[in-house]
Amino acid sequence: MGGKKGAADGLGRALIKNHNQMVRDSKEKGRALHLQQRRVLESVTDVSDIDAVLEKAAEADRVYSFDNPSANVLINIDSSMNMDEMMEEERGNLRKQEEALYASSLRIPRRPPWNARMSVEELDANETKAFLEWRRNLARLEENEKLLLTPFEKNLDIWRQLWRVLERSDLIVMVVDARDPLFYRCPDLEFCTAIIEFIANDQQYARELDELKKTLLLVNKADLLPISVRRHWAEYFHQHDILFVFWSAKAASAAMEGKPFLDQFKEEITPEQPIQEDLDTKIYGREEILVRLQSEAEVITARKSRNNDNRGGKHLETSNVNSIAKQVVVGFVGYPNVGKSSTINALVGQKRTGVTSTPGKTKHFQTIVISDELILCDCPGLVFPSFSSSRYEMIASGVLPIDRMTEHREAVQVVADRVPRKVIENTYNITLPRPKSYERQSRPPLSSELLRAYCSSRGYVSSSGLPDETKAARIILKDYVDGRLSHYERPPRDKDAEVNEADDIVNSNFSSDDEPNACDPDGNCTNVEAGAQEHSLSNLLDDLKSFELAGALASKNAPVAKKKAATSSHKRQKKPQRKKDRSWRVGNDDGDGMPVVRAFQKSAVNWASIAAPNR
Ligand SMILES: Nc1nc2c(ncn2[C@@H]2O[C@H](COP(=O)(O)OP(=O)(O)OP(=O)(O)O)[C@@H](O)[C@H]2O)c(=O)[nH]1
Repeated sequence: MGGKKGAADGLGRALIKNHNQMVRDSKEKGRALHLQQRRVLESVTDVSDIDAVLEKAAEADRVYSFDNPSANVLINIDSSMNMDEMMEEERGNLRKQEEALYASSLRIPRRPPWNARMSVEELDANETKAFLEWRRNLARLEENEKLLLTPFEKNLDIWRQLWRVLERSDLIVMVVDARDPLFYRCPDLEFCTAIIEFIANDQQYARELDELKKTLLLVNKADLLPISVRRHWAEYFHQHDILFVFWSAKAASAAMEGKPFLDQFKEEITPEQPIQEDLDTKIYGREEILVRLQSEAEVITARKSRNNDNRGGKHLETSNVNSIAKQVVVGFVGYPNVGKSSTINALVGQKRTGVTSTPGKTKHFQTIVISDELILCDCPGLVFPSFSSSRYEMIASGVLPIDRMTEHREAVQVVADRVPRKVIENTYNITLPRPKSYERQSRPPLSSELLRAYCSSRGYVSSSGLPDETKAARIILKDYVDGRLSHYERPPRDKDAEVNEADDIVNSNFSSDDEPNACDPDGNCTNVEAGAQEHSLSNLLDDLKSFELAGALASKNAPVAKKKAATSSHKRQKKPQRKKDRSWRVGNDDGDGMPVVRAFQKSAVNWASIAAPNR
């Protein structure tokens, strides 16, 4: 009897002990999770940020102290010396070759295998190790002097948010800015059956997670694109087997509030009453997009349940949650500032997530229940690693914060290169200095010209008494990001074919010409640029007139050159001096021909010295 009682006591004690241990473990796990969640999530994209470098280097040392003593390779070593010495064109070609070679290395970090039985510490250590390995691989690419790797997200916690959203989602919606969809696209996250330029299908992360997942490209801010350009993009997406839909979170929000919404081309967007038959170019309304998202996601879950038996453990763990809940999950991912939160707010019908033009506002992913069948998941914006753009392009594209930039002239040059001269002048009511007579007349304005013209028109002066270019640069860049300064890209095929599509820009704010600064907002070449070719010879002669060589060359084209000089106002001031010289030379040319011989002798020297700068 006593023995039985003792055994029962022992069992009871063991059960209580086990229970207490479980409580302690779960408390600890909870504390660790709580601490992890309390960490302020801040995007780190810049390796020149010394704190980030030191922090990450220290982290690397901690993790790699045993198996990798050279973990400090994470620091970006700028070894571009040799490249600088190369010719620009040669450098560009080399870079393209290298980019093609290493394109498949531009992967987003993979979450290492995990299961629910792992402790928080084990999970954290595995993820940190895998992440640092990924960063080391990218650091190796950065060391390649022929490659230019743009700033990318270096905060593991932000990537963790993406991993969670990807794992939960049946359908992944990649939100891109309609003005340059390819810039904001991450092929590694796409699921498509056609050949993607960079990454073989089986290497795509979306596929690795679950081959039944799908990615939909949500081309947001479509209100900033004319319909003709939407059509070209639609063709491009079809050709590349990319699932897409045009959307405008702004138009959808306005429609919900019952306000009329005019796009940039003064056409009213009425998404709920489709007047356009063409579903490819149509900007979807809120209801339509919700139905589309739900149906796409339902197809995926139906396929998943059919394939349930064949799936591996990893898939079961993530997808079971959804099938039990009988809800489909749609995850929104993309670069910062492309309009993910605006889209979610428009779909939810109320402000659920913060919206601002400053990138990186969304810090943690959010889950929003739309209905019993549909859940949306908003991921923080992520800067994916890429070769294709410069830091300045990323600032101008709104991906890196404008307020933190230091090289404002370089970033503004991106704007000046892309927005037609006339559009800049009309938007700001300023006059930009014309190119000098010896310069290419269709060249874009220099950022210094734009900034100074802007500062002088607004009276922006810094404390040093110089034009406040920093202030002007911020305003111009914000206008560019917000769409006040109109611009958009065309699909690559269009550029290659150099198609002249003047009809595409009839209603647009600006030119569609491949040389953006060559035409006015109506698509007509401006006086200066239209006459660029016509004037080129006279401009060249105008330069040459400063030299004695001009006499000989001008004699051939004298009537044309004289006429142009007479009609061109900026040449009039110099006319008396030149006229005097020219009359002397022409007179001699008409005489015994001696000056021709003299000029010919001198030209051998002078031509070489003056032609070089124009090349
Ligand atoms: N013209 C236009 N602007 C839009 C549209 N959608 C969003 N925007 C603007 O784009 C900017 C960024 O929008 P957000 O919704 O905060 O972008 P996000 O992708 O959530 O940004 P992060 O929080 O950094 O990830 C804001 O200034 C929006 O007003 C649109 O459809 N049309």
